[in-house]
Amino acid sequence: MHIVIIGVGGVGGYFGGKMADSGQKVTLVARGKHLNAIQNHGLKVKSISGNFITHPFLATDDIRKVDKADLVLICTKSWQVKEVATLIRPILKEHSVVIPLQNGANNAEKICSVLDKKHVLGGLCKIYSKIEAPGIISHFGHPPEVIFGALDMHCSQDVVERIKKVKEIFDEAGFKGTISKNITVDIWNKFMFIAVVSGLGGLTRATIGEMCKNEELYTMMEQSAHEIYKIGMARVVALEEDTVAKVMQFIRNQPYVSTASTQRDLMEGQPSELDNFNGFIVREGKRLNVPTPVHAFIYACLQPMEAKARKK
Ligand SMILES: NC(=O)C1=CN([C@@H]2O[C@H](COP(=O)(O)OP(=O)(O)OC[C@H]3O[C@@H](n4cnc5c(N)ncnc54)[C@H](OP(=O)(O)O)[C@@H]3O)[C@@H](O)[C@H]2O)C=CC1
Ligand SMILES: CC(C)(CO)C(=O)C(=O)O
Repeated sequence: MHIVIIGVGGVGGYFGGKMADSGQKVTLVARGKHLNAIQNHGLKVKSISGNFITHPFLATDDIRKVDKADLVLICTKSWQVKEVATLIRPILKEHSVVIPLQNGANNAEKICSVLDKKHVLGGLCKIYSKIEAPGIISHFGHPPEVIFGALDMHCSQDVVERIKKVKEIFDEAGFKGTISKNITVDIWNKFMFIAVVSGLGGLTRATIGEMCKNEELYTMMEQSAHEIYKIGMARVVALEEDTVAKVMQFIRNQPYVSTASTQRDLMEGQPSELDNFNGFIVREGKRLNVPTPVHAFIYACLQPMEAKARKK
């Protein structure tokens, strides 16, 4: 089994590192100083569930040096997914499986626009992690979990077997791998949470707890969740009727001081996933004729900052 991780950041570094550490043949596709550090000293993972250093089968920035893959995890940011999907085409075999782990509602769709959809599963992950320094990944919160599954609920037995095999690999690596009964719904549930807190958090500079405490901001979050719900329904995602209530409860239960990674990127003047979160909802609203005034306001307010971050 050859596993290829594209993007060795907080997400790819943790999950790829764990699989390499469990003895799997893992190739890490990274770049710059981070790649040099991994090549010279291995990948160091500092984790609340145990530190380790792992030496992958290969660490490279050159896809031409990568053996054909059985499993590819795409762990870049969501705006890089389409480009990466094109990049990995030469390393796919007949039965290779590709799983995107980004936040966002349409990552698998982007991959399917470039690759044969027979390869593509839906996926998401739960973890708090980041690159602490070149070659060093820090996992600082949440029991790590990858949730994944077939995009087509009536998939073939072959695909079911491949999904089971992937779960075995995740289990052996020592993190939770959950096979989803409806991965599109799971992706939209997480998307609703992350898109509600990220943009507004970036705009207000307030933590999730502070936004929940402020009545006006809480109402805005709730309205923005309803907008996402309506877009999801217009796209025929089988969201449950009480999705907004459940997501708002989940938001209220987050630690007071927490912020999402996209909010932190916005606040630090780094390129962020704004366009894939609020921007996506605004564009889908126009396409599907669903009003999205809250997302449109947040998106417009943050666009100048995002443009500056991307010019750097
Ligand atoms: N971190 C977290 O706690 C969580 C993050 N997520 C989601 O997961 C996704 C990834 O986040 P995260 O891991 O934090 O992001 P990071 O920025 O930490 O990692 C992404 C990495 O991918 C690299 N990369 C991008 N394109 C390529 C390429 N073509 N070849 C090689 N390397 C490449 C980037 O390198 P470079 O810097 O050079 O561009 C960067 O090191 C996001 O969608 C995020 O929202 C989901 C759950 C939790
Ligand atoms: C909130 C969190 C950490 C949950 O996994 C996340 O997805 C993010 O910050 O991007």
